[in-house]
Amino acid sequence: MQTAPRPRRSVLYVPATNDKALAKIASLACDAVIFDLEDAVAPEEKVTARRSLVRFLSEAGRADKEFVIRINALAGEWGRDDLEAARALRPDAILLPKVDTPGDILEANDILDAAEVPPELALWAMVETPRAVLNLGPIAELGRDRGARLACLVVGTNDLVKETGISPAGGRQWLVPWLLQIVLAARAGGLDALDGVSNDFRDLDAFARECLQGAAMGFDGKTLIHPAQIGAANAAFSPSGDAVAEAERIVAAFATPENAGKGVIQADGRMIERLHLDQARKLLARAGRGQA
Ligand SMILES: CC(C)(COP(=O)(O)OP(=O)(O)OC[C@H]1O[C@@H](n2cnc3c(N)ncnc32)[C@H](O)[C@@H]1OP(=O)(O)O)[C@@H](O)C(=O)NCCC(=O)NCCSC(=O)C[C@H](O)C(=O)O
Ligand SMILES: [Mg+2]
Repeated sequence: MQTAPRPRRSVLYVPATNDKALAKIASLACDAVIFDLEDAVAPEEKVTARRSLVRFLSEAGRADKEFVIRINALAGEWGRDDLEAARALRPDAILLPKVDTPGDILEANDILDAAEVPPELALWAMVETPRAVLNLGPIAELGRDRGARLACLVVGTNDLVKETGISPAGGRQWLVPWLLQIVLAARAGGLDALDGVSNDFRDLDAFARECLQGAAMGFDGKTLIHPAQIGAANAAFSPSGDAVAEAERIVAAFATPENAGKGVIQADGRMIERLHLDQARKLLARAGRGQA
């Protein structure tokens, strides 16, 4: 039996410069934390932010969360030193910002390989530039199935809006085609996909709707900027009670002696194929029901 996939329903950005926010992490119910050295850190604070993060992560317990470090772009002034510091801290993943091409990911991949960093240290990639969206197919080819470290695509809606000039309002209708492309590419490459942030962290009703929209599009979870957003993300990206019950019915239906070995059966007037059995097992694994 396979182990259950690691949940990435709620993935919280924490600026590496914000000591109060760093201290709060241990008490939060998010699945993962992204320690940010990039957008949330002003240029004049980049070096002190890196030092603070090294200090914090050297002392902090890992608890039950996935730890990810977002470095600055390798092509810029701070990226190489960030990568060096980040790899020494042995996070679960390093998140690369402003990725344009597969080459941007391979560059980081090669540096880690050359330093003999174990392959368990994954790379995550921000999809937040027009070129990244256009290059999604080749980028998604860099997954672990193909010997590279890429494990997750993370949408950067703020930068996509900035770079394209589209409006983020109206239920994100202009973003939706690109969001779906990102999910599609992630699935093709066997990667996870995380939806972008919602800046309006006081409007939790709108946020809950956006989480449900992201879950309906097939994202594995949502990136967050504030602790108040964790609950809605965990709820939206967890399988519902109805979905779990339905999956259990499908598994039970295929397990009966009369259905053993059949490719297609019927239950309650609906056709069920073995592909639905696969889907049901995956959903139960995500729900922590031990099936995979
Ligand atoms: C947006 C914020 C600046 C608001 O912070 P603050 O004014 O402190 O909010 P509150 O007073 O409501 O905070 C209540 C308590 O919660 C703690 N807190 C706040 N935010 C976080 C956090 N992210 N992680 C952990 N803890 C947090 C406060 O310290 C308060 O604690 P206490 O007083 O002890 O109860 C702030 O939320 C913030 O900085 N958020 C993250 C911003 C960030 O990281 N931005 C970069 C990533 S978003 C992005 O750019 C994605 C992508 O690249 C794109 O292009 O879209
Ligand atoms: Mg960004």
